[in-house]
Amino acid sequence: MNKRLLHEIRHIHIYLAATALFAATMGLLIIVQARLLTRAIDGVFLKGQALAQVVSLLSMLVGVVIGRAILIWSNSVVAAHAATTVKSSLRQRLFAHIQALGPVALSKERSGELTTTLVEGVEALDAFFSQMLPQVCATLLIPCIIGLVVFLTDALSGLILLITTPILLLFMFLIGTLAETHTKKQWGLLSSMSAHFLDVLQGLTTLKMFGRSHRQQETIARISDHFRKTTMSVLRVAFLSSLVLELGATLSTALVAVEIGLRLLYNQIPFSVAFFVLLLAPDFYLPLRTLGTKFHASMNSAASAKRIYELLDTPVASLSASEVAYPEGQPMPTVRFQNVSYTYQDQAGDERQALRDVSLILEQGQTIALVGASGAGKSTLAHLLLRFIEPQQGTIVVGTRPLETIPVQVWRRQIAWIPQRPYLSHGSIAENIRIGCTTATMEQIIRAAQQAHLHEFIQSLPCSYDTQIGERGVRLSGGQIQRLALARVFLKDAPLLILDEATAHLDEESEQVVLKSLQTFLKNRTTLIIAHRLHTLREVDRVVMLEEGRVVADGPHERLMAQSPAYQRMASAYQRKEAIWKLPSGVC
Ligand SMILES: Nc1ncnc2c1ncn2[C@@H]1O[C@H](COP(=O)(O)OP(=O)(O)OP(=O)(O)O)[C@@H](O)[C@H]1O
Repeated sequence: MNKRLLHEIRHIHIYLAATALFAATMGLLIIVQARLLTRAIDGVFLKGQALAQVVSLLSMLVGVVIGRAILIWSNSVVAAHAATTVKSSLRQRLFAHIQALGPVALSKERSGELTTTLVEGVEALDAFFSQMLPQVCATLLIPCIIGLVVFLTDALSGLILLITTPILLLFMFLIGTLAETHTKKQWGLLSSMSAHFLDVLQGLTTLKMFGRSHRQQETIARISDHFRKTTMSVLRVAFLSSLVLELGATLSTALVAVEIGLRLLYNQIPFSVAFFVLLLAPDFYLPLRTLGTKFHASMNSAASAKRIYELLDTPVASLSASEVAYPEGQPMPTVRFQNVSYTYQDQAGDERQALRDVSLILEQGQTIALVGASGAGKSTLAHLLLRFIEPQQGTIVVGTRPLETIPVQVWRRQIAWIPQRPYLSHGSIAENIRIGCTTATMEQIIRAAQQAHLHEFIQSLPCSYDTQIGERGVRLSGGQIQRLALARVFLKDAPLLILDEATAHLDEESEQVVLKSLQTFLKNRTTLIIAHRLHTLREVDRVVMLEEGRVVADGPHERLMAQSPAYQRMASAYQRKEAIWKLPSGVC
């Protein structure tokens, strides 16, 4: 069992203490029940007592049975509470850790596998905390209490119980080790199957277009079959374990019965003692047998716990920050990249240098376009500014202060970012715009939507700003999503903007109107635009061109066109690309 999982007990020690108390009481009630039954049967059959003489014993017996039922119910309620407490604490920690890791660190993970860990993985821990742990308590306490009483009543029978228990425990350990290997394999396959399903769902359009959906069906069928075989082997081990434990417990009980029977035959033991011990022997082995069943039920917990703690142990890039406050609500000072380098390490451990010795200046209030071929390092540079990653060499200086000395949350409040694919959350349009500023009033939201030229469209919707977006709500076009992301930026009112060609999905007419609002908004703000089109380059103050992670050109568009052959090549490539895109409308 995962040791880290046992550390979670610190969150539920009160529940665990209650479980232990219930188990001890249960042990005592079992003894009282056996004693009462022995006395009643001994009285009626051997001493010839009438029913009226044992009625008080029988009513006490009913009381004990009711008491045991109440204990079982209370135990399951407490166990369910304990499991819910641990699961919710783990979920919160996992979510906080994933947020701290950020998008770059998580890009190595498969989203489907991550979702399985977060949802089913945490849920799988339920069996450990609500079944296995209470059963461990019961197994530690009930056999000890019963064993002690049996030993004190009849030493020989007590000795048999003492000798047979370690043998049963040894069997359990051996089968448990075998089961663990199979269950880990099964869990790994389940996660990879989920990841594969999600990949297929996300890429369904592409797969259909290229006629590859059949191949995916075959792959899924192969993984499912593998999963079926592994599940069967897990079940085989579970059945084997039950068989061995049941057989072991039955043989041990039979051993006690034979030994007692023989001694009864030769009058070496009184009936009341023999019957009392015989009644207790099955109850002595019962917790051990149940532990075997619960152990298998909670095997998934161990497998999922391994993955959960792996995720929690993924180191978060240290974001050191001084206690010196950063002045908010001011224009962005000049930002300088000084000899910054960054190298990614993929899952196979291979290194990919994305930025090499980059030095560039984002002057206060300037609009700078960042250009370069795919893979040149543009997004990496934006991620460094957003502090999803930290420079491995060199520094970024804001005014006179190194960026790493500014608290990360404070710094991110200074930046508005529009990525290539803006995020839409489930909720209303108003809630989605409010992501830009959680305290914004409805008037501010409407003003931001007007600036982004989205207000008329929103008003045409059945529930206006309360219209739901997403699976059960309205679906937005690429251009409308970009305008919504722009509305968030207008609302956030940050002094530094990073736009990944924010108007790329708009038609020419809407683009012109949005650009007008944007131009007024960009005044006195520092803006970095990852540009994909030529006319953007003509309108910005400066263009910085990256090639294989190096700055190869930096200056106004006209100057670079005159002086930099690399930039000229790239500009004509952009021109050709735009001409091809415009072709259909020209043809019409
Ligand atoms: N998470 C990552 N793990 C490993 N390598 C990465 C990762 N992200 C980017 N890279 C690599 O770093 C290099 C720079 O990537 P980056 O995304 O910064 O380029 P880009 O200029 O933004 O490209 P594009 O225009 O296609 O988005 C590329 O070689 C890319 O393969």
